[in-house]
Amino acid sequence: MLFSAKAIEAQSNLRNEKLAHMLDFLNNTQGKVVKIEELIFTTLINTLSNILFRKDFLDLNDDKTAHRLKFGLLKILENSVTPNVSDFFPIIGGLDLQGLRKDSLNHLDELSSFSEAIVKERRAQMAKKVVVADHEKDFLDRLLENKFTTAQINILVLELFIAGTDTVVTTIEWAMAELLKNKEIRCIVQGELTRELKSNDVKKSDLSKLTYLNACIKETLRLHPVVPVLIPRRAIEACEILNYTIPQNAQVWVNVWAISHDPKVWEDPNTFKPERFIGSNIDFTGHDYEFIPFGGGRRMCPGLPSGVMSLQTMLASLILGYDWSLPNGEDPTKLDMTEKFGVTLQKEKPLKLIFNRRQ
Ligand code: HEM
Repeated sequence: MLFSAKAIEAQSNLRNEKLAHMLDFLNNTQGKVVKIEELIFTTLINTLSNILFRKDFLDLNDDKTAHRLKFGLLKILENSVTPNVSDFFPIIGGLDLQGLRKDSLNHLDELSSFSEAIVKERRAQMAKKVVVADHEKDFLDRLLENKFTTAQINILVLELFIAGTDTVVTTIEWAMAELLKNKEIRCIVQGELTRELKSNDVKKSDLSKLTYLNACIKETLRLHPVVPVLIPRRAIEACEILNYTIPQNAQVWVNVWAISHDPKVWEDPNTFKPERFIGSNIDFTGHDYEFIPFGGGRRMCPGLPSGVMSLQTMLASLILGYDWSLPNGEDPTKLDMTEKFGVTLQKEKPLKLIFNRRQ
């Protein structure tokens, strides 16, 4: 219901509406410094919160709340992968010696405060048998009809917010940083967008025509794979791979970052070269194992179509509509591209830009 082609189609008006809010906000902040991660994060959270609850959770003018929510989501994610002594000594499992559970529950409480009142109100409406037309029902209506508890709804929203925001935000930040650093490549994308799009309004039907933009997105996901190591797998039986024996029950970690920087597979692997994807059939759908930024197999990212559409529409609108510059006249060719490794591959120094509308 959230990820099917039909659902993505049905969500397109909502996406366009939230994108338009973001562009309006940028038009009113001309000349001011904008922190990209907060701009994109707020837009994505509001897109998701409208799909789920028909309501904006954040305000583009309130960067403090956006920052708090983003920080809370990241902390929960980090806590979930921090080695926990209780996993090695189950007998002390109840003690939460590192305080990881307590910290995560505090952040979850804060996140739940955004949705709790809506869930309560909607339950009350259902109890009063208020009729909502089928086509107006949102995801929450469906969850309540299927008897989901409030705790289950909170966890589901949390998972979607964690998986569906930071991944897209970080990829857009890396793509913009690369395009800022590589002016010629940015000019080629601008040329393609000007040629292929009839107006500044980016339509879903235009997206497949944007060959060079799509190559830039792939190259960003190759050079800066936002999930550098996939969700760990367990070998359900012993097997041999390339003369290595993987014992039964071994945990298997797939290092996407190393695969997509492998000089045996990628020529000049550390350079941003979208051309390598032009005329190539390599795609990120999980079948080309040298390029798996969305993972592969049964646990592959279910949000791929939605994530890719957000990357395409947001980047196209920002590239076509605005000239970008760094604060204090900094030289874009010297932009710091240091990567910060964690569960996601962040840009160590967040990207801040000044936007000026292109004529
Ligand atoms: C640039 C965008 C994105 C990238 C690069 C990305 C990447 C990934 C990766 C690598 C995984 C792990 C797959 C594996 O281990 O095989 C994953 C899992 C997941 N992603 Fe995404 N993702 C993106 C956007 C999204 C969006 C927009 C959503 C939802 C709205 C989403 C929802 C999920 C969920 C729910 C999982 C967990 C699936 C499971 O546990 O089985 N992702 N993603």
